Amino acid sequence: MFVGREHELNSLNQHYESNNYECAIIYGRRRIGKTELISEFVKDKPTIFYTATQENEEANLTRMSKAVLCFENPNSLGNASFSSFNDLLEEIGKIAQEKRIVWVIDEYPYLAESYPGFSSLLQKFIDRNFLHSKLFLILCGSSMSFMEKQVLGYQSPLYGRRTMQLKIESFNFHEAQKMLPQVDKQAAFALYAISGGIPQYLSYFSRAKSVKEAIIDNFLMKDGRLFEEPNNLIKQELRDPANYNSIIAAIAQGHSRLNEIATATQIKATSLRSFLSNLSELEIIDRVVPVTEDPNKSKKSVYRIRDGMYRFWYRFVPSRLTLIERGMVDVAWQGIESKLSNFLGADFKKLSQDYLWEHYNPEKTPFTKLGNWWGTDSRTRKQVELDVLAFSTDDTSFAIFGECKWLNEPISKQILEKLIFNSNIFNYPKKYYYLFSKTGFTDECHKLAQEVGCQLITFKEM
Ligand SMILES: Nc1ncnc2c1ncn2[C@@H]1O[C@H](COP(=O)(O)OP(=O)(O)OP(=O)(O)O)[C@@H](O)[C@H]1O
Repeated sequence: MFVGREHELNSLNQHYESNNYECAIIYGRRRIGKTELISEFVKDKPTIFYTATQENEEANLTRMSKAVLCFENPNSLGNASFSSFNDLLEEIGKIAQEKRIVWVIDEYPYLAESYPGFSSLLQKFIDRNFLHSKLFLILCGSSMSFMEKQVLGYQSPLYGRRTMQLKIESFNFHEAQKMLPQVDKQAAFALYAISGGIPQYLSYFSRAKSVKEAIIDNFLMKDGRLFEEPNNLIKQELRDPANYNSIIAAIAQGHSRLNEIATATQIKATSLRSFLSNLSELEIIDRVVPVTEDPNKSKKSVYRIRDGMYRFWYRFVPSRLTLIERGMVDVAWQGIESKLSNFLGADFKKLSQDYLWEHYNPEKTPFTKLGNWWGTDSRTRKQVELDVLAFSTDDTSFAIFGECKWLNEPISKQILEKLIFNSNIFNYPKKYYYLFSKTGFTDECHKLAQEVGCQLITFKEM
């Protein structure tokens, strides 16, 4: 069953209807669903679909020729091939003069690697020939830095030749839930968090009857499909996997500041910055600052693991490797179960923030910034953290304060009192309060919430 991607499909279809030259650049993390989206888009359209491989130029030319020749004559079986990419592009041009066709090159970075002149050749054909044809070209790739710099970037021969670009993002919770109809909402949330919303990982979980079964089968068995996944992805995307591995492991263990990561990994701060920047580009980690600060100037930045699958893996798998090697999966599972609630706290915070964006009311609460905040309360000199702080950047009249708890007991009124106390660090004349809870709220909390106008939201409503 194909899930979501309505916006992307609408956008692709609108461009398709132009009947003119179009070039869509589609990119995003591995396993995010790029090919699936393209297949859904082209399923009722005349298409030449080519997936490049990490082979040499010759092999890519032969296989791409086959794709073109099969499109022209589906019964052609022979070994015929174009003698050059130039001839092949001429042929595509001829076909596209006559009729609307989609030409997909999936894994484009592999082709550009095997034949570095391809982008320039393609640019020449676009300018001279394809621009006046009915060609709908799709270039797709998962190497984010390659697609962003070498295809979309200013220095690329293809710069300015695209008519649309789509960066494919992970699923939100509601989309993920559609892939997990066999489990209840709480279990679906846990699996969503662990998958990072990545469709392929969700598909691995889609037959599991419980969170335990999904985790054991995929992460805690030597032949589990996610047991080696982070290592494989890092090896594919980055040179020097050992250093990257140590950095992610250090962040997973709670070392979040630059100097803490440097100490934990013994990597010099100067090299560390470049490693961290590469991991941020791949969206494996995030550099975050309190929502009130300018990210370019703030000295309070911390690093967090952004990708849910990596966060889960580095938190729970390395410390259990011996047990996994010995096949002691039940023992390996023990300890994860009791820590899972705590692990899901960060994801519940994100879900609560998404809830506020989804229920954004421009008349009542026109906030433009929303995020976490941390800092020192000058009244008590204590460190304070706010799960949610939202405000408008061009208006100082109000702010929204929120606290999120993924706990098995109802939230007590003390949590709301603390939130109100902490909100007084800030001088907004009007303050709105939100509490988000996995299981609900005590009667006393309900009473106080009514008095101060605090919205109480339980997970089942989200
Ligand atoms: N929209 C979707 N609805 C349902 N399942 C999906 C969707 N997108 C992806 N999937 C699942 O995720 C798997 C991986 O998707 P896909 O191959 O399209 O990813 P990709 O981004 O092209 O990956 P890679 O870069 O690793 O080649 C699919 O085989 C399918 O099981």
